[in-house]
Amino acid sequence: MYGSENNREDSEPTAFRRAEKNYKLYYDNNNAPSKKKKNKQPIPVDLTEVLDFRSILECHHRNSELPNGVIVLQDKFSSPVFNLQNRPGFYFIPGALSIEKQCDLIKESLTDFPQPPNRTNHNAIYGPIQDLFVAANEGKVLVEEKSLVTSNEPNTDLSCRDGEKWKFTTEKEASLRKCRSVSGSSLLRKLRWSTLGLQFDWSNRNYNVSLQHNKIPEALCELAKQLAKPAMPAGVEFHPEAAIVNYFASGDTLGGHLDDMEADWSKPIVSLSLGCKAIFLLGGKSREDAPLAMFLRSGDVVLMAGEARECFHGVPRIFADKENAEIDHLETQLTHEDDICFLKYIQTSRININIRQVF
Ligand SMILES: O=C(O)CCC(=O)C(=O)O
Ligand SMILES: [Fe+2]
Repeated sequence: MYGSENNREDSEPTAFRRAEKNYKLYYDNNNAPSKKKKNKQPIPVDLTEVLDFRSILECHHRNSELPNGVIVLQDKFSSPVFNLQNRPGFYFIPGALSIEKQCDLIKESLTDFPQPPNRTNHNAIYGPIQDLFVAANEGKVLVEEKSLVTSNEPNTDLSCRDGEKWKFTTEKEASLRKCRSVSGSSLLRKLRWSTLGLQFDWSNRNYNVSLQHNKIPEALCELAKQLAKPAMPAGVEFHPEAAIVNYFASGDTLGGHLDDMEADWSKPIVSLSLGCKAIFLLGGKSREDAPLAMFLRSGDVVLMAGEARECFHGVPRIFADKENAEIDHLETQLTHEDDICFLKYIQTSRININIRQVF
């Protein structure tokens, strides 16, 4: 999973790599007087070849002809489900998640899902971090705890007490201590993934069943079971055992990869999109196969099962600008003062939750 193309791209980029480069965000700051980011302009990209399932859904509702190679799966689900003729096992359900569900999942992805024992990309450096989102919004700073000597506990190595070496504290407190520190807001910006259920071990590229974990939350489990139905044989239930939550900021990409660490590839990966619009590339079984590009918007759901599990895929682009993010419905919904922090985050971010049956 998430393998890169090593050094091959320098000599002979594959068709998949060429497409990634084609859609990736590049800035043109030749004309800018200063090299500051706000003066940089994104280089425009030709999006005419990008498959747009929102307009395909409109075609379907109008009873107009669908684009070549796109099939609608009849009567399998409450909303229309589309397949691609030349990619068996790939399912696209545009706007499958209600606005309320999208907001709930965005909130959970930022608060509950990254909580220990679930792990995040920050674990390797800082160990388990509690309440990252709250701390970031309160302007807290993460400090190395062994330097946090309080007047009550002189010379106590607190890091030994509970196995956590880093703790959030106020900016003022942090500035009084000569210790390593990092702001919560910077950690939130750099949050790239969290893992739910059975924990994926990125260094060994496998699930580590001996790592402490909680079951996938009931509501997410039920949702995944419902959404998986179009890709499941009648009467067979999908068993969600693990999920990866990906967090994308502007300019972030997910390189072409296969998800091949699950035992039974006939079972789908259920993949939910939240927040800013993205481009998804669906390749073939070889990186040399030219991938198909499609938009993923907040609320869209993709299923990959069977042969589609053998297809390279990735996300070369997210659109974090107001014009192209297409999150007006979230802006209308997240207006309560308690929701502003979530809105601020999602206005420039995308979250993907992908749910898997491991065994
Ligand atoms: O972000 C996406 O839509 C795809 C995520 C993905 O492919 C993965 O996590 O394996
Ligand atoms: Fe994937």
